[in-house]
Amino acid sequence: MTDKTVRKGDDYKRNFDVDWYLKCCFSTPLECPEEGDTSYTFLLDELHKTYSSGKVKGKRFLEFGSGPTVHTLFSARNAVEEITCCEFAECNRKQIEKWWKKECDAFDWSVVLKHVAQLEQHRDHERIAAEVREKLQEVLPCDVRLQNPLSPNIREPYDVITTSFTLEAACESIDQYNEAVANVSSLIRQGGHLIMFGALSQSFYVVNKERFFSLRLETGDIENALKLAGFENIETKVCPLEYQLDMCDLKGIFYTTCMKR
Ligand SMILES: C[S@@+](CC[C@H](N)C(=O)[O-])C[C@H]1O[C@@H](n2cnc3c(N)ncnc32)[C@H](O)[C@@H]1O
Repeated sequence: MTDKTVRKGDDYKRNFDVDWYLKCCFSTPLECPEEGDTSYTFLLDELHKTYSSGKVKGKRFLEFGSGPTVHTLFSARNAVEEITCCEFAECNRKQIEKWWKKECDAFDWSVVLKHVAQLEQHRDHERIAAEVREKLQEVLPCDVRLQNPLSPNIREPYDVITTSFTLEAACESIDQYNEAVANVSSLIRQGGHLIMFGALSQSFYVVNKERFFSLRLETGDIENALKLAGFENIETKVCPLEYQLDMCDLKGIFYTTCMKR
């Protein structure tokens, strides 16, 4: 299937098949039998629990490294007033803008929206999308390797940030990972919250025959980076998972919430 080239860094701007990724991860399992939906239902359920606890809320919300996705915004909209997305690759930012502007070839998020509507005990999944579109303010470029990852833009600190499957894709060593977590931390106000989730113990994943690098992380690496970056009340849940070896080699998904001191 894949050749041996391992994609990373600027390859996200050229070799990341956005349509394949969205269809595979966020449509029904039938459309992409290699994937299935276990990881995303776990994450959507955890996000719903976190925001309905009332402990994580604020005015300004940032989704960091959104890729072409908006699923983390659905439950967040109940807890925040203004939503910003930022993403490294322009092709991914364009996908989000398409969805925001309701363009006809935008990805259809209804499978995920229906799951969130069910969690909220109503049937109006369209209303969730409309509320997110209303609160979305801007889609910015970002690079987590920079001290100000939103550079050249400068923004007031955020109250809540989520980031998923991004830092392990962007960093090639634990030192770089620690720096990246500190860079994201610099965007959060004191007392604000970070919700971070991603792949455990994964060294690669495949997007339409292209093999992408992933930094092997264990929960200890993640929690250590968060402590070094000034977070406390760190709570981690793990969903053990194993996919086919030729698609990726992850051993589970972590879901971590924490507060900036
Ligand atoms: C596996 S995708 C995750 C996308 C999305 N957050 C999700 O959960 O589906 C990895 C993301 O990392 C982003 N990325 C790669 N290098 C980056 C960097 N230096 N700074 C910020 N993001 C980066 C890619 O553009 C891509 O959107």
